[in-house]
Amino acid sequence: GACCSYRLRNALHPLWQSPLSIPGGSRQSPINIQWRDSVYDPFLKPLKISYDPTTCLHIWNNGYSFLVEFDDSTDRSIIVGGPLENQYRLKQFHFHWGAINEWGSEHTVDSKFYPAELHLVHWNAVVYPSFEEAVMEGNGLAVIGVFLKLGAHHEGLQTLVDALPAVKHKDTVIEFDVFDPSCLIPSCPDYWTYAGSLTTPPLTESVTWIIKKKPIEVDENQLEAFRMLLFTSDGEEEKRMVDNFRPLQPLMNRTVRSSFQ
Ligand SMILES: Cc1ccnc(S(N)(=O)=O)n1
Ligand SMILES: [Zn+2]
Repeated sequence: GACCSYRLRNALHPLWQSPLSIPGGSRQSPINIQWRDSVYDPFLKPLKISYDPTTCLHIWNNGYSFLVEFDDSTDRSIIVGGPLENQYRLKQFHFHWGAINEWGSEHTVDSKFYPAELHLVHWNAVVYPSFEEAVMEGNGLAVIGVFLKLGAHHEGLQTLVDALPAVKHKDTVIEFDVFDPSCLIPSCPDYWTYAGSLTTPPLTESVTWIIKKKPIEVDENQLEAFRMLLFTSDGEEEKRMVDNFRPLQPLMNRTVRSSFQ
């Protein structure tokens, strides 16, 4: 019944040391996107992406994933349009992946997992004075999700992969001063969008998710490079950084809209 599923969902998950879902949460992420249940919305605009590659700052291992962070003190790297009422500033991007190619993404499409998923995190600097405040507001964040599938070598990703050995351990950082993350976003304009949450703490229900329909292709060596990262700090017993994805959350009273028919 509902009560036991609630208890089940609220079990402590080792990786996140926090409830699997926010008690009373009604818009948690990730979710399964059932293609045939998504509703085409003709009023959805194309998503406009304009990133300035020189806003790139560094790559670091935060003990959950590796993040590439950007200078978000101006509007030089922004997205606008799509389901968004305002423009949103790029703050960072990171990935989630599995120990093997059978799983790793956070969202699923018709219950299919991809081996990895990219998240580009943006915040509403038009309405809120800081990222930290935007994180607490229903329209504070916009995250673009891009699925990674096993296939051809990805040239743009390789520049990132080449830097990963330098951030093998938790809390290590390397300067990374020019990178244009739009090379990681498929040119196909089609996306799904729904109201959700962050998938790692603080799990706040502040994210407009924009999930690209088309995956990007990466090769086995590139996925393996993600898996050689560690959750642990230098000197601790090594724990490989794999399976850093949150379990699926209930759709509750939400509709996933599509920008395509
Ligand atoms: C910035 C941030 C924090 C936590 N979780 C996420 S995520 N995985 O929902 O994109 N992003
Ligand atoms: Zn994420």
